[in-house]
Amino acid sequence: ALCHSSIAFRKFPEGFTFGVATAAHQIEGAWNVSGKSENVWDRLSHSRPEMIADGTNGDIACDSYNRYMEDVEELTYLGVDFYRFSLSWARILPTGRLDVVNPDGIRYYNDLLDALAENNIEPLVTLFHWDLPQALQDLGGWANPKMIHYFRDYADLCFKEFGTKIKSWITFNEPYEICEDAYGDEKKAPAVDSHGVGCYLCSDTLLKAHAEAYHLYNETYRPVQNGRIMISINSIWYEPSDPESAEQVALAEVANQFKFGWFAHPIFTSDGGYPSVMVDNVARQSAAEGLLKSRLEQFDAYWIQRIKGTSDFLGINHYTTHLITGAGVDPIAKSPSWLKDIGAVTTMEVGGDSASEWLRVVPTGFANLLRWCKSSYNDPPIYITENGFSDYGTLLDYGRIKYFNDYLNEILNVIYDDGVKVLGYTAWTLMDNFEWRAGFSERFGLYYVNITDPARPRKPKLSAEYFKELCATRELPKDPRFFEPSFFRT
Ligand SMILES: O=S(=O)(O)CCCN1CCN(CCO[C@@H]2O[C@H](CO)[C@@H](O)[C@H](O)[C@H]2O)CC1
Repeated sequence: ALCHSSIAFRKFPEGFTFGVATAAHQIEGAWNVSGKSENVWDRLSHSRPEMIADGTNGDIACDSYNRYMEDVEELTYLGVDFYRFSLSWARILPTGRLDVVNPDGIRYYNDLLDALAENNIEPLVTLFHWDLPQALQDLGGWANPKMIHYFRDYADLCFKEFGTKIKSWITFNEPYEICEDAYGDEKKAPAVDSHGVGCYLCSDTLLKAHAEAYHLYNETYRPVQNGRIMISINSIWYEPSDPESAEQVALAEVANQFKFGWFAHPIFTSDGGYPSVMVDNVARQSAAEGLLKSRLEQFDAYWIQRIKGTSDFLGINHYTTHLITGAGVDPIAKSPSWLKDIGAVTTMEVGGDSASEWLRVVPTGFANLLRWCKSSYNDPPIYITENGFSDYGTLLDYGRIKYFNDYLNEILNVIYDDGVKVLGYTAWTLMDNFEWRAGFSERFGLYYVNITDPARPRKPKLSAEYFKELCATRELPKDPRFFEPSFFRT
């Protein structure tokens, strides 16, 4: 018991698994090759190149469509238990609908899955990681309830085609980023920016689509394939800037319900449905805007029941913590908007730096988020399906190693001190890749990718060696070579 309690010797529990993650549009390239159709990120980066910080795009990215064997070699070198990647809907179903199946798409993913199996690496596959076929966006995308059927059909095809090789599925990566950033703002493709309205149309459709895919798997495929299916929800964790302020403590809870509870409450609570504070705030705000109907209505009894319990695990993506400074309308909030509906002012002035403005280094926020999830969602089994750090591409990435070390240490704390059931950890990301609107200007990889070389060579950073040792020993590496020599430290 003693060795468990002293942090220096804590091991990750037996059965705890380690992996790394990527996503199709960020690594594959081959954007218009062998039958793949255009997706919303192809369209945005080609039609509005100024929307991408460095003018890059996903046309080639890491060229993993052609170089996936190099990726598998790196995964084998790291010694990961699993590899999380996503399927490109537009590569498999070019029209988005279940009419034309692209055989090359099926072939590509079967080749990748076979290479992973040969190297004893478990696939953890995300069905949707933001790269919607443009043909479906032309029909309204996630604001169109017909997407419930289109997504279910897409999931059905994937379960049927790949379900003997894939035993762990994730339906959606980060519903908040899909609905608020892409339909309530223009931070993500398709940049519809229907602020305060489109975001909620999207969440209605997305949660229903998720539930239908879950029930399909649970009833039709799980009995035969015996796999697991879940959803990955992202949390920017909100904390009061003054923990003594009762108002800020209350507003932080509201913000966490709007950010994480928006999608977690309908699935992981016994009541189900959107968090009541969300429904109430948007109703009050809508009335103040003179609307006859609220912009966000609670699901009816059928859908509350249909969506509840539709995930075998709670998948959490977490990078950072922001602070609540008080009540009111955030100066950057559009009107109407999700942010204005919260009624709180936030700041990012907290913790350590990264290369991403939104990513502040606040390890203790991770522990607070995990304890909050334990108490808010009936002590669910949890996988961390993303966690990572951005810099500008240095090979001696001491900042990334320190981030991993401190955030992993918080996982050990909540496992041993609070009994949080964290079952696995996924580092974002295997290699530098297309970081959405930041392009390649912000880099998250364990491997460096030289995008000026057509061969897209990968080179291990120091953090790759750190992660390799973590996977081998299942405890936090102690070797001083991983930590910045003190004379560097400012
Ligand atoms: O306001 S801006 O538009 O100027 C910048 C906002 C950028 N967002 C912030 C939130 N982040 C959530 C985590 O996003 C995840 O983490 C990784 C790193 O971002 C991504 O590469 C993964 O694809 C994604 O799953 C996604 C990127």
